[in-house]
Amino acid sequence: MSQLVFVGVIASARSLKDLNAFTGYLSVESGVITSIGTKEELDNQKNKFKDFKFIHLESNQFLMPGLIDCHTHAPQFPNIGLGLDRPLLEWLDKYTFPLESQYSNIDFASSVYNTVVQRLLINGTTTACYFGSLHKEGCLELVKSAIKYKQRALVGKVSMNIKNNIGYYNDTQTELNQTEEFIQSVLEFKSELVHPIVTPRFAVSCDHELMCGLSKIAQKYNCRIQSHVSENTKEIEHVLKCFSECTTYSHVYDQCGILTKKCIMAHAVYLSKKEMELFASKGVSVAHCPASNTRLRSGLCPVRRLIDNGVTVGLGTDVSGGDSATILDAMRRAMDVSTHLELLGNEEAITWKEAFYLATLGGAKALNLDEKIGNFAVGKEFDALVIDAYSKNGPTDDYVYPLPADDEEHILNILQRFLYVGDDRNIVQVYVKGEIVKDNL
Ligand SMILES: O=c1[nH]c(=O)c2nc[nH]c2[nH]1
Ligand SMILES: [Zn+2]
Repeated sequence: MSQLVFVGVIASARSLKDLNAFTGYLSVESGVITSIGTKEELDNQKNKFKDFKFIHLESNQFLMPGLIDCHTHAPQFPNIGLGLDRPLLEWLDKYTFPLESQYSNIDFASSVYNTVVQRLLINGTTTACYFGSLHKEGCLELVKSAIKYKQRALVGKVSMNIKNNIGYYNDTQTELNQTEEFIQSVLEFKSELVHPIVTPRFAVSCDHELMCGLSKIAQKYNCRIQSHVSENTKEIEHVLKCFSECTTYSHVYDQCGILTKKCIMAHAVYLSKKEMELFASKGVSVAHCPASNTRLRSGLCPVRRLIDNGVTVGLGTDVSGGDSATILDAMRRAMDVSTHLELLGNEEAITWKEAFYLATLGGAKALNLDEKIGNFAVGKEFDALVIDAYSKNGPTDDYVYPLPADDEEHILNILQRFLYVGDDRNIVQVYVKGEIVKDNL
């Protein structure tokens, strides 16, 4: 595999409050970051890199870690933009379950999933945590697509055993067997990038026995587990009626052993302080999905409060409750929702630098992948984007670029331009583990 040295502006989060952006260099060998430093440090050891390919970034370009989507539904992409005038439970019955039930057709699954994975990579999503459908074989097509196009991915076969109008569910034992078979089949691929994740849809679709069984399977295979929690008030009411022994939604999952440090819960809009503390103490992460929370009129997730209570948070696009497949949009929507909460006097808005963190290192932590990815550090795998803040035909190419004051201000300018108004046209190269998966440079 090639040996690369990038020279130019490099931006990566050290923590929520610490965005490290500087002009310097970063070297990659066999997909792993081997050194990072200033231009002077590079000049002093030029000989060391004589066999490397140099990529000199232009003044409006910068290198950043790949974007991480902690929650999206791959089979729902054909429905993107449809039915968003309905609340969650109605939308699921009328739009989502009928579409997902079609993924028993392997050819359909394969063609949609190939498109989904490529679309996400073009938009800079180097890692995605996917919900599939109920179908084991269909979900294996998603695994194959991620492997084929070299995306880092967690793929879940959705589990449901509660009856619905269209018969989109299985009996408990079938679900448990198929989940285990799915995990074994994914492990047989021996992919370094793609792993299975146990996926009880949510407590409206799964009973206690199924959730306990799935949690045991996750433990047996040391797998991550994902679901939805407290997205919508009607959903919460329904869950608490079905599980009358529980005082909170989180308790429903906790009594099945689902809440562990390998658990990612989408939404968490209405968690009480006690539930947030429970999540923090158990190491449960939240995939914050502002687009679908707004589109389905579910609520305003208090992301600052989650963070302040010690919960690890990443971002999710949640297609097709969410209407956009890009994490750039999720960053903006997260800032918007948080700003609205600030305007209502509820919490301090997150900043664009914090949104950058949530989309990269925060996401990596949420998925328990931060030892490998999320930011630039020696020894981490190189999942990265080359951004051109003023790319030709991009959203800002017709604006007169103000003369940069100094290097520091210039760096902040190009980062902000991309975060606030950039799109896929600004993402000129995408790397996953050092391999190029998009190249418009
Ligand atoms: O936004 C959502 N999308 C879904 O597919 C889903 N299933 C349960 N809860 C859900 N929420
Ligand atoms: Zn979802």
